[in-house]
Amino acid sequence: MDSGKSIRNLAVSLHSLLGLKTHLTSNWVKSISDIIKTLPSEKSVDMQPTNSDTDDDDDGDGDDDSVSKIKDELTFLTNYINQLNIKRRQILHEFLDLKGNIRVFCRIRPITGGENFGHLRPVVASNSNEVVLKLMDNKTKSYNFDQVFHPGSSQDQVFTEVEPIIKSVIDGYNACIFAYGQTGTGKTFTMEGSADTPGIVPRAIEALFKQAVDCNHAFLISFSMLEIYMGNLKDLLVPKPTKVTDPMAPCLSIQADPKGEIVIGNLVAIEVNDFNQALRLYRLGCRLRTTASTNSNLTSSRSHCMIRVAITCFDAAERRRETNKLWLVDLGGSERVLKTKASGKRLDEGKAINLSLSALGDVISSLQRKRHHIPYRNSKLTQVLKDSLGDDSKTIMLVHVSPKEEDLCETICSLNFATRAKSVHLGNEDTTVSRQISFWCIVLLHYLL
Ligand SMILES: Nc1ncnc2c1ncn2[C@@H]1O[C@H](COP(=O)(O)OP(=O)(O)OP(=O)(O)O)[C@@H](O)[C@H]1O
Repeated sequence: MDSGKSIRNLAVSLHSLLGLKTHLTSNWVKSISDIIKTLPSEKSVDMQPTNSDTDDDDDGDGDDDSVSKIKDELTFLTNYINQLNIKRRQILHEFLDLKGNIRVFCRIRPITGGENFGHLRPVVASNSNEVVLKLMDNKTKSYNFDQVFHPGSSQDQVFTEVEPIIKSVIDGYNACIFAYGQTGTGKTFTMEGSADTPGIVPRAIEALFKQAVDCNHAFLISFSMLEIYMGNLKDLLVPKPTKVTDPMAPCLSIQADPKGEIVIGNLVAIEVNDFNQALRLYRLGCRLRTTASTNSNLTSSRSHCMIRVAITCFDAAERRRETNKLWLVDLGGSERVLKTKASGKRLDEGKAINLSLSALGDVISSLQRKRHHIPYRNSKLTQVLKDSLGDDSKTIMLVHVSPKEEDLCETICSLNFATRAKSVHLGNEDTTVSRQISFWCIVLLHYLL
């Protein structure tokens, strides 16, 4: 057989496959590179005798072996590419679904130990998109969301629905995932989780690192964590001073850079090389969060906790930005001050949380109505999230509700808030960028299907 020609052709095939490398793993590329390294150079191939008269039988067998090895590898790679294409198609579908929209999920907290079942008229999730509230006189009220997680839903199920947004982050979009809801309804459980059942934050960071490796570009990832407590920003990676002589942490400030990207002055951003480094920082930050016991929750978060993962990539022209960010936000719980009977500091904290949540509602409502003026400036929360809530960003809101009848008023408020958010259309269809995206989506679909 003409082994020289075969080897040359294989090398060409391998090189052309490398042209598709954008979505291939680094292992894939490494194995390709290793194969190519083992190929004889074109010159040496040309010089090899091609007829069977050669008296060096060992060399011939060696070539045959390496050709069949490469063929096997090619078959494997072709199958692998096919699998990737299926995945890519799925992602594309989700991308189109996500494009220009805020997605709203609802999670219903399960009844936890010690709660009275007796006179419950529970909130019911009738299917995966609808929440039905049972009201007086056999009346019901239903709400539709992109996804509804009933009380038995696992952290895994929640994350599976959230995960596609991580791909958008790798593609260069700013993204924001936030947990909203009445105090004690499970926001921290969803975002942080526990050691056995990790929540969205650890899972999202892990997925981000994995996808960054898989997409075969060099990324620089940095981690920051802050809380907004009583209207002030506090860096959660800077320990509180314990002695009077300890230096005070510098104040954090919110500015916009010339491109309109939000910059938080003095916020510590630590470069992390792997998931475990990021997780250690996250745990450190969680310990510094302001929590307190309230009538509704033994460890109530008294602030908005915000995790920012910034991703920079210098060598990927197809990304939308060089640096973009993923915000993971555990909002403070909305509460009816009369009901919680909070007083003193707890009352002030509750009021500050309610004020900023209402500012968030106003921003969302203005986005929904496509107003020219969006009142981002009315709270620190909306100022910080300004470039991750508007056009050209991806948002997931997880609204949390209680299953208890006594919380029905708060549940209705939360579901109304979430319903308003659901109809926000964040994309501006007329922008050139949007048109280009649509064009490339069509081209890609054509290519993939
Ligand atoms: N899906 C769930 N499965 C099991 N336990 C849950 C779930 N959701 C919430 N819980 C439990 O309910 C309690 C209150 O939850 P959590 O502290 O997460 O509420 P929260 O909304 O963050 O409250 P706050 O706004 O006051 O901080 C916790 O003990 C938590 O473990």
